Amino acid sequence: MPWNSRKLNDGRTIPEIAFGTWTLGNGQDPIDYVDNALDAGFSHLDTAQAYGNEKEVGIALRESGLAREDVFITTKFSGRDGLSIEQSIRNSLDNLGVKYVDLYLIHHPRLAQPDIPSAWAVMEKIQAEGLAKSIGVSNFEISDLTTLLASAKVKPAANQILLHPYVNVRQAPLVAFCKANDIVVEAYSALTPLTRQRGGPVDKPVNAIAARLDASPDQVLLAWARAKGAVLVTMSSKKERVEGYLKAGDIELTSDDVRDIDVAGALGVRLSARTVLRRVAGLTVLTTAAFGVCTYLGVEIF
Ligand SMILES: NC(=O)C1=CN([C@@H]2O[C@H](COP(=O)(O)OP(=O)(O)OC[C@H]3O[C@@H](n4cnc5c(N)ncnc54)[C@H](O)[C@@H]3O)[C@@H](O)[C@H]2O)C=CC1
Ligand SMILES: O=CCc1c[nH]c2ccccc12
Repeated sequence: MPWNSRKLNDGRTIPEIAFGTWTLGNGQDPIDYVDNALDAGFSHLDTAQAYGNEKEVGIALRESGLAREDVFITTKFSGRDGLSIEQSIRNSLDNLGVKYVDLYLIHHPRLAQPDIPSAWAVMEKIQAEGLAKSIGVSNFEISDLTTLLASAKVKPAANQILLHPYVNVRQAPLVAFCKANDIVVEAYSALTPLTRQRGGPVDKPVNAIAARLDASPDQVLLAWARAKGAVLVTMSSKKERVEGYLKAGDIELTSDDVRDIDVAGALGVRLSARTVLRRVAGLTVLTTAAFGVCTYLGVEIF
């Protein structure tokens, strides 16, 4: 089963795998790796105002010789340079050298100013004017989506979120909410067990499945995120890896494979210092309250 397209709630389609362009300035020229990706067969590019590379993405697109309608382009409003959402999309279109983008996202809920309903109304106007064929959000939680949906005329077509085995437990309710509301989930950083969280419990099942299927661990992790119902946003500056990502569309995991990765992912959950502090504080408040109640009732604890 190769990578296909998914239907969006506005009737359009989105290719199931995107080539991302956020590189934290690793010194390589984005034109080169976007060229590589388009050459290899990617037909979906993901950029953002914040990535500062829309011009290079546009150059690579023109260099590829591909027709505009054959490449799905996503960019995002990242609240840069004090520009409004409307000014930002026009700026992005200029940078990219295109008349429209296929998907325009609000990069983060805190960028939805002055509030989510007003920002979303501007997104709806942008879509009505044809500057973006589809509109969506990124990094929105259930509460943000609930606020948005309460006044939206157009539902977000997609929510681009962090999704990998170590955040699966935390993100599962959001993924289910998006599914129930017909919002496509786009997963970024699905390869985290191979990059930022190497050496964790997910390695064991991923390596075993990779060996059984004669695949690479990155291909197995992409297949895992796909099994969760997500469109993938990944990247590499290495041509062989880029080609491997595209071949991962042929990998089918069994439900046992997915479960084994889920279980290992749950074991490797990392709590942020803030969460640990919150939990300790919560426990302290609870214990103090319990002691207080017991003292008030005259119950002996020890
Ligand atoms: N909306 C948002 O807030 C965000 C969106 N994104 C989008 O998602 C894209 C992908 O994000 P990433 O975190 O880079 O995704 P990712 O988790 O797919 O990682 C890609 C990285 O994994 C490395 N890799 C692949 N196979 C490997 C292996 N076997 N061993 C070691 N390393 C391996 C690649 O070289 C590449 O640097 C970004 O370029 C951007 O477009 C990323 C972060 C946030
Ligand atoms: O998209 C990846 C991470 C990132 C870089 N700049 C911003 C701005 C707002 C949200 C996320 C990001």
